Amino acid sequence: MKRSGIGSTPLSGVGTARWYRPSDLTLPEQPDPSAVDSDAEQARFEDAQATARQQIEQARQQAAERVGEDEAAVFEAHLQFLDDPQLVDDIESAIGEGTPAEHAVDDRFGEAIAQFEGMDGRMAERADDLRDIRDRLLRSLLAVETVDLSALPAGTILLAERLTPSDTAELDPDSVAGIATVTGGRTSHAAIIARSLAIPAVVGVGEELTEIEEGADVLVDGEAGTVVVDPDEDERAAAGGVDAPVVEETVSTADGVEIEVAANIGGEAELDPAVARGADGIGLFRSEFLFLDRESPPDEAEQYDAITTALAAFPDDRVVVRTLDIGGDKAVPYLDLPEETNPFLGQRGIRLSLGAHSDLFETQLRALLRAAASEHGDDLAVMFPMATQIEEVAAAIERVESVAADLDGEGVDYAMPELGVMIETPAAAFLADSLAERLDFLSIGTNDLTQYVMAVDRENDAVADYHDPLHPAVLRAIDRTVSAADGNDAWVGMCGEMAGDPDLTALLVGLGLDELSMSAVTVPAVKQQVQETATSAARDLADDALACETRAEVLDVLDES
Ligand SMILES: C=C(OP(=O)(O)O)C(=O)O
Repeated sequence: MKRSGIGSTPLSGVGTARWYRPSDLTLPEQPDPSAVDSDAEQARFEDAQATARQQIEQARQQAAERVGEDEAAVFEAHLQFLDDPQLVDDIESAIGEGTPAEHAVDDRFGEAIAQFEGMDGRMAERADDLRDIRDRLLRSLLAVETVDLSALPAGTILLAERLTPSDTAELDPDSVAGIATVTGGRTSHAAIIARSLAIPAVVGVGEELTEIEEGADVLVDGEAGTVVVDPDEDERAAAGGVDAPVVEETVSTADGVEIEVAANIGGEAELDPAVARGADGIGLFRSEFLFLDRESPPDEAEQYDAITTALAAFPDDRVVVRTLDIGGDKAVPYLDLPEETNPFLGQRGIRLSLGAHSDLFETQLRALLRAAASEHGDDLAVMFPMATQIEEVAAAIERVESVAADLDGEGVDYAMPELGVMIETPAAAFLADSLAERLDFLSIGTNDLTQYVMAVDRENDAVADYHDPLHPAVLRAIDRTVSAADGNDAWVGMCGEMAGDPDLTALLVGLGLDELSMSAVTVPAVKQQVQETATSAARDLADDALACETRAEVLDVLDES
């Protein structure tokens, strides 16, 4: 049985279906108190407490090893809440009066959570801790299995309603043979991370996916965008995957124009695959991924290590680090970002760095400027996300200069990296010439640029058809950006997912991009395309595409090329 979705990582894998259902904690209906065996419920509660205690202790140990004792301290607080005499008393009295253990836990924790939510600042954050402990107890009482995403058995095909970016970042590419999700688009961050980890993925399959049973034999074909249960030999053999020889050197077009083909990464785990696939450096280091899935932000030393590790992996190539781009679909619970109706249009990227989280921006800039003075730091470049105003970019440059002055005053070694900006909003594309005048480079983020030009949520598979960078409006925004860079002696790259589609390489070369940066998995195929492209023909192709008024016409132009 074959189901179709959106092919996201163009690789295929076969394995055993495993459902990830993180939050199915629906309570059974509450029986009459007279029908409840209070002693048995008390014993169930004590067992659940013991299990939770053991899990929290284990989480504490892991956090201490991975991120340090300070971050692990939060679990001490969890242990105290778990044994809080008032809370435990209340739960046990409710059980004694004939309330089943799960209802007693849910009710009493619910009250405590509501109390904390009504308080200010740090106290309100305690509500999250209580939710965490309540959910641990409920999972144990309801026998809801928790799946440890970082320790899945080899050959797992992970099925889920949706995955968050941090869920996906936890996956071990050596054990996960594929991912398929009910919702999600090709440029959602979970899909992007899966691609960076080279995990075959199909997203946006729809409700049909839920019919696949736990333990089924499943093929995920990320090239064709299909999920097949019990695939036969022919289906396995036909499953797609981008396949091209790895070329380590920088490649040139057939007529000698050099194009850098770099990789996008979110963290250290993606460096080796990027090197192995012959990437010419890093065109986008999504530094915000260093901030996800933890209890507090990484400090200057940890960020410095992450940046210098990336520089050392590519000692002769450029490494472009994007400053913190949180907000949108990248939630960071410990930062207490405001709840917003339209988070993609709200406090994101540079807006937060210059506003509510200027402290984090300063720490990050210190780490970056110091890394620029490190052994391989000459090729470090830094870019700002989500800019819409010249004032923002001017303010960001000022911050860089003031951090440099501070480091200077402290006698700390630093150097100035190249500075650039992401072109991912229509405002930035319209202002590209003014931006290029002030900066060393522009990097086009087509995932967001398409989202904002087309007024389409990149996460929403119901409108996924609108999210197509081949729409003439997006192509014209790209063209405008490239011309602005050329006219101002700045280099121009593209780090949105469009750059990684080998079928579009000739078009992008024709549009005049100097650099293309993508999930490492497609680097070899894009390099191959660059080598087979002649720039004169590519320019004609781009001119024809730019003359189109509809996406259908653009597709016809590409088909005919
Ligand atoms: C590269 C981009 O940034 P991100 O996908 O991380 O938002 C983009 O928007 O194209």
